[in-house]
Formats: sequence, C-alpha cells, structure tokens
Amino acid sequence: MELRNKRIDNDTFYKERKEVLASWPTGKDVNFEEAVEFQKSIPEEKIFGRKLAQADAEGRTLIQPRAGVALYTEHIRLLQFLEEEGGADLLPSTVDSYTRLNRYHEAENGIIKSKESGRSMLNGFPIVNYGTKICRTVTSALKNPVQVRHGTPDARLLTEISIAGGFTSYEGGGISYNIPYSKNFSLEKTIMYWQYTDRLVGMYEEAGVSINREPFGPLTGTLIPPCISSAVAVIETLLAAEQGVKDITVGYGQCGNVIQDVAAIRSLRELTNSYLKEYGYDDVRVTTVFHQWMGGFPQDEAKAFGVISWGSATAALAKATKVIVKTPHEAMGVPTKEANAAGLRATKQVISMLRDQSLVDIPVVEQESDIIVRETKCILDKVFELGKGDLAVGTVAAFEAGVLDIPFAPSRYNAGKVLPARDDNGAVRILDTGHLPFTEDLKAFHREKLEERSRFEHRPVSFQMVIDDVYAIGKGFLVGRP
Ligand SMILES: CCC[C@H]1O[C@@H](n2cnc3c(N)ncnc32)[C@H](O)[C@@H]1O
Repeated sequence: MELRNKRIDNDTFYKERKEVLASWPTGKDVNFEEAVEFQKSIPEEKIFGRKLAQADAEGRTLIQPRAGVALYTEHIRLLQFLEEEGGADLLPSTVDSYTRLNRYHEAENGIIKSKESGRSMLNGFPIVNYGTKICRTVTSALKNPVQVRHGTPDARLLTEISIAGGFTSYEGGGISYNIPYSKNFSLEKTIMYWQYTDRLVGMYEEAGVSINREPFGPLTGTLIPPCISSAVAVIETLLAAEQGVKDITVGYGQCGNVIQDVAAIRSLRELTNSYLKEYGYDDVRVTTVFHQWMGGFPQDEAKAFGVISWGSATAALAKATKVIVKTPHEAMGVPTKEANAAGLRATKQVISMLRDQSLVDIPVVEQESDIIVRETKCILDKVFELGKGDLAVGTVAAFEAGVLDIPFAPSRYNAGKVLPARDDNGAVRILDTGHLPFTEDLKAFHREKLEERSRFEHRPVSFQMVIDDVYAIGKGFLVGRP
C-alpha cells in the first residue's frame, strides 16, 4: 500500500489487523467489541483524557512518573506505591526494550528470569507477553488513569493489547519513535504502522471510547531546537487526527532556558490548535506535556532533586497540563519505587507552590514564542510543499531533503546537518541550519544570538560551542563556557 495521509479504509485495516493479532499468541485474545465494552466499564475518573481536560480547564499541572518492571504483581505494587506515596496524578506503564523491538521471545525469557531471581530482569513492563487479561488486572488495581509509554517503531500489536487491557492513553508516533531511536527503520514504514495505531484509536473513538494520544516530544533529548520538536509534534498530531484521534497531548523536553522553555509550551499549544483548525479537525482536544530534563543527571541525589525541581518550576510557570517526572536515580538506571515516589513528591511541592504564577504572557516569552511559531511554520509549509499537499509524503521527503532534521538522531534517514548551540543565556539556538527552510531574518536572529556569546567568551562561534554545551551538563552547568 502506498503512503498517504488518508484515513485507512475498513477492508484494508481489518486485513492488516488479522496479521497483527496473529503475530504473537496473546493477540488472539483481543476482541474489539468486547474491548469497547470493557473500556466503557472503566470509571470516569480513570479516563486519561478526561483528567487532562479537567486540569487544563483549571490551569493545573498534573504530575506523572515513568515506571515499569517485569513481574505484573510487582508492577501493580510499584504503581500503587507511586499513586499512594508519590501522589502521582497520572500513572504510566513503561514498556521494556525487548517489547519495543518486537522481540517477545526475549521478553518472555526476561519474565522467567525475573521469577527465578526475584528481581526485575527487564527495564519495563512487557505488555504483549502478558496480554489483555493480565493488563486488565493491572489497570483495574489502580485509582488513577494509566498510560502506555514506550519507544516502539512497530507498535501495532502493543496498541491492540494496551487498549483492550484498559490503558486509556498511549504515547508515541511514526517519527518520534523512529528517528530518535532507530538506525535503519524505514520512516515510511513507521508512519504507516502508526497510522494503524491511530486508526485503531479512531475506531474506539467512533465506538464511544476516548483514548488519549501523546506524540513523544523530547526526541533525542539533546539540544533540540523548539521549532524542530514542535514541527514533529504538529505533524504527528495531524496524521493522528486524519485517522480519527480526538484527544492529543503534545510534548516538549526541557532545554534549560526558562523563557525559551515556557515559550516552547505556549507556541506548541498555539501551533497545534491552529494547524488542526486550518486542516478542518475542529473537534480534537489539545493538552500539553513538559518533560523534566532529559539530558545527563548528576549521581548525587541532592543535586538530582535540584534538577527535578528546576523542571517542575518551569512546567508550572509554563502552565503545562502535565509534567513527566524524573527521579534521583536517573543517573543510575531504573529507579526504586521509593526514589520514584520522592521525585514525584519534590515535583508536587514545587508545582503546588507555583500554581498561582505564570510566565506564559510576559513580553519576553511572547517574543520567543513568536520566533518559534515563525520557524515552525517555515518548516511545515515546506513539508506540505514537498508532499504536494500530502503531509505523510511530505514528511518522508522533508527528512530526505534535511528540511526536517533532528539533532543527534541515530537514524540513517536523518540528514544530521542541523547543529544547535546555546546562546549567552543558555537558550538553544542554531549554529548551522543545514537545510532548514528558514527565512534570512530568522537565520540572522540565530547568528546574532550566537555572536553575542562569542563576544562574551572571546572566541569565535564554532562547533566547539556545541561540544562544550553537551559536556556542560555533567559539570553541573548549562552553557559550556571555555
Ligand atoms: C525516553 C524516556 C527516557 C527516560 O525514561 C526513564 N525510564 C525508562 N525506563 C524506566 C523505568 N522502567 N522506570 C522508570 N523510569 C524509566 C529513564 O530514566 C529516562 O529518563
């Protein structure tokens, strides 16, 4: 089938669905009509999109951890601990790396080894191996809505079992779970795989079940210019809306300059709503998610709490609908439930103290937001032009042309020409725009910002700034000063 940004017709979808459900034994337990009834039996307060909409209307920022372990009984205990002791408003189930690569045999071995050793031998919760019934045991044991978080290029079977299993939100997208994660996965393929995911969500919507979708905002989590993460988020939103998705949370990973980070959330919300309206999707609910610092973390737990609190403050001042919380074990790996809960409590403390303050409408944020909007429009207009009006075709062509280009991404489909570097205030600017279709005045803006830093540091604007910025974090700084 050819790549097109067009709603998948039923015959094509059901034919593909047969193969998807046959790709692992647990797929045979998925029955759409029965799953719709189960989803409809879930209490209102556990519907992810409802809780987001309520918080957004009240201008509140919800807190959500990442969490996932191999044994489902332990996973239940973990998630119950995070809502009871951590105060999590929203819950995750972070999926293990084998499942993300469709390597269910190895996930199965991981479950067995975890039972034998009494500890989690997987770095997440293997949803596909457990299947619908056990997933329902997990989601029914919790008080709060639960979302599946992962990084899966081909997530079709994972989507089927997740929704049938009572999860009411699902993260990812055909760009955001491919280019930053994989080296060789065809972008055309993953866009089509994620059209399947979004079509399935659309079918649940048409049956009266609302499932929240969340494109993965941070991408590589390293010096990502807001216009690039916003362009990807808007594209994945529009592709999802075409398949019938009605509830979307667009996201952004903290970069470190507070003004730019607040402007990034403000402009992301504005861009997503305006593009949905422009392309005729008038009934899609949009909320935002701010990811606490996705870069390297200090080993020292007190310093880690400093980083966590800094991200919490920015999320609150940006009025993000939710914030994804890090833990003081970030530098070590999968956190203990105690560390995870502590990260949540620190976050909630800061969010609560700042709940009556906002930086969204201050002039410097408005100015920065306008720059991001103009940059993102330059990119998206070119994507549509390259696709001769078809967004999916345009997206593939845009990556080939370097019009979409995600810094530090491993994918061979990514040009890797764009070079970001921080300006004198730590905001992420663009040292080399590669083939980004920026207007001359936008290019001049970035050049000038970097020249300001160059004058302050008495050194030329150069690639060395990029290297210094990447290493600065480990030294506890943002701007990599010479
Ligand atoms: C793109 C997401 C990366 C982040 O996702 C966290 N993460 C991954 N797996 C788990 C897990 N099983 N439990 C708690 N956090 C987890 C990492 O720390 C990292 O920050």
